[in-house]
Amino acid sequence: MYQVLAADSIKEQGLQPLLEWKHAQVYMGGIDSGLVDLEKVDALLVRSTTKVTAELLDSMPSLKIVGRAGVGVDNIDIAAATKRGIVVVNAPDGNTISTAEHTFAMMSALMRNIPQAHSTVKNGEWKRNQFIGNELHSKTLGIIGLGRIGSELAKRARAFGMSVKVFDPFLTQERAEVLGVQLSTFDNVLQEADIISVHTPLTKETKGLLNEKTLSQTKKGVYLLNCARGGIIDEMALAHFIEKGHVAGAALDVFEVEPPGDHPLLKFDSVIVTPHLGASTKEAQLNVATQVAREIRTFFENKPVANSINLPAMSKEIYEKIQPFHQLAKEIGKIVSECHNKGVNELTATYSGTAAELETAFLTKALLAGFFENRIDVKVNEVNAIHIAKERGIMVGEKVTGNSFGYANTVTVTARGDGEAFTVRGTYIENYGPRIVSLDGFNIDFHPSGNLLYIQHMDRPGVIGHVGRILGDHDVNIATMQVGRKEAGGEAIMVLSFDKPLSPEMIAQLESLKDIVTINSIIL
Ligand SMILES: NC(=O)c1ccc[n+]([C@@H]2O[C@H](COP(=O)([O-])OP(=O)(O)OC[C@H]3O[C@@H](n4cnc5c(N)ncnc54)[C@H](O)[C@@H]3O)[C@@H](O)[C@H]2O)c1
Ligand SMILES: O=C(O)[C@H](O)COP(=O)(O)O
Repeated sequence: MYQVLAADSIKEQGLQPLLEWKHAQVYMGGIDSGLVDLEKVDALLVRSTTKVTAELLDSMPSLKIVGRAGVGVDNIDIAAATKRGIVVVNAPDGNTISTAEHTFAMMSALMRNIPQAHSTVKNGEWKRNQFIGNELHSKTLGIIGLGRIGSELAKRARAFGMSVKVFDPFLTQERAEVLGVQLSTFDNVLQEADIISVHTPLTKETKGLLNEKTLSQTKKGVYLLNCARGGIIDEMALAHFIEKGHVAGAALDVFEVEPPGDHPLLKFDSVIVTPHLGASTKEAQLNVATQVAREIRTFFENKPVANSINLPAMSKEIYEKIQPFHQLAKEIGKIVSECHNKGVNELTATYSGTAAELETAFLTKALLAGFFENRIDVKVNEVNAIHIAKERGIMVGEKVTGNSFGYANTVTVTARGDGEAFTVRGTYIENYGPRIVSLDGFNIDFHPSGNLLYIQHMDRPGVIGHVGRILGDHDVNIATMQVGRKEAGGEAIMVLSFDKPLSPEMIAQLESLKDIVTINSIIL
């Protein structure tokens, strides 16, 4: 039973996919609520309030997935989650419309002094001349960041007769034309816009994007909007530019620190604010909770998640194609690790045929997960595999070749270290399954599953018989057996499979046989 903690105020109705699932137990309450032992929590759901720090992650050793019921993941330490192999998913488009509508409402309210006028009427005043506003029509709206929310805002602004200038380094001219906006430089947006609205994520690049220097490039009398993330507009610089009358007003839904407390920006009449309400509609909250609950269930059902921040996103169709190779790569990784039980400082994966047409980076991560499984204590998966390899000084290489050795596809893994190399090659045969077709240069053919024994021995008469006799004496049934050799009388190998693993005593007895070089047990 998966233990799921839904912290922050997540809409219960949206959690239906988890609440109705017999394998999940959902607790709704804060991190400190004591409802559930944090050490046992498998999935954590948050909005922007809970700060998912490295320390919090460390206090949750069973945690496998963090779901953000919303867009921004700047409250989650993604690097720390990735290092721990914890998948992070979000609900990227469930609150787009609500946030675009809120931004538009803030813009209208700012231009017509609605909150200020509202307060005076409530106080018994009637100051019609004090609140002369500005039309939106014919004004230039500058949008910085034309993603989901920026695009929806642009559509609404155009419907109100505004012209829209946009800066987004990742936007194509084609998309700009479809949306009827002018793709501009950052400087041009600053210089030409009557109103500027930021809609980027908060990153190293966007923190303080509007600062003392860039604000000085804006038109005198400009209005600013931030319904994205506190910090994209430098708050102290904004206060300074309002103070000196350069910025006419600002509408803010977000702050660097929330709640902002006794903030200098709050003392200006021309600054209107809301307490991070962009996504706070019934519709958006139902959407994001449902999206993230579905993702968490999908993840626990071992199916591909669509909106992971630290895993490649994959459609169901692609997943179905890649899944058999994913399993094969993981098994090869384990076989390499067990058969070549030595120090490794380089792992190279080579793909051919239909395997080479897939997302090979994902397969390489799976092979690393298999390779590390029995080597280190940390749980390694596709999320943290590359990080762990780097940390352990293992160079990971990936190649594609046209040589499929007569198969429709191959996945070949070579481990190198201390002047030695060990190679395992496998293939996936449609309607038949995965096969290992080469092991340390020996041609062989076995199904990589169950309890296997890899025996290297000298190719002498009687060796196979002696092995069979010891196993027989212990009443062990050999399920399958494959042998391979390069030349008569030289080195040879045997791969045997059993219904249950052999005991260490049995393995020791086999190792003591004459002409046995090494024995490795592999459990797949
Ligand atoms: N106030 C709220 O309640 C609320 C609700 C939802 C989202 N948000 C925030 O709104 C922001 C946008 O969300 P979205 O769903 O539109 O995201 P998105 O990823 O769809 O769009 C972000 C856009 O910013 C662009 N961008 C990135 N770096 C840039 C840069 N340096 N300069 C210019 N453009 C840049 C990207 O190319 C992308 O087009 C996020 O910060 C999100 O957290 C706030
Ligand atoms: O990034 C987001 O999705 C918004 O900022 C919404 O945050 P919230 O879930 O805390 O309202």
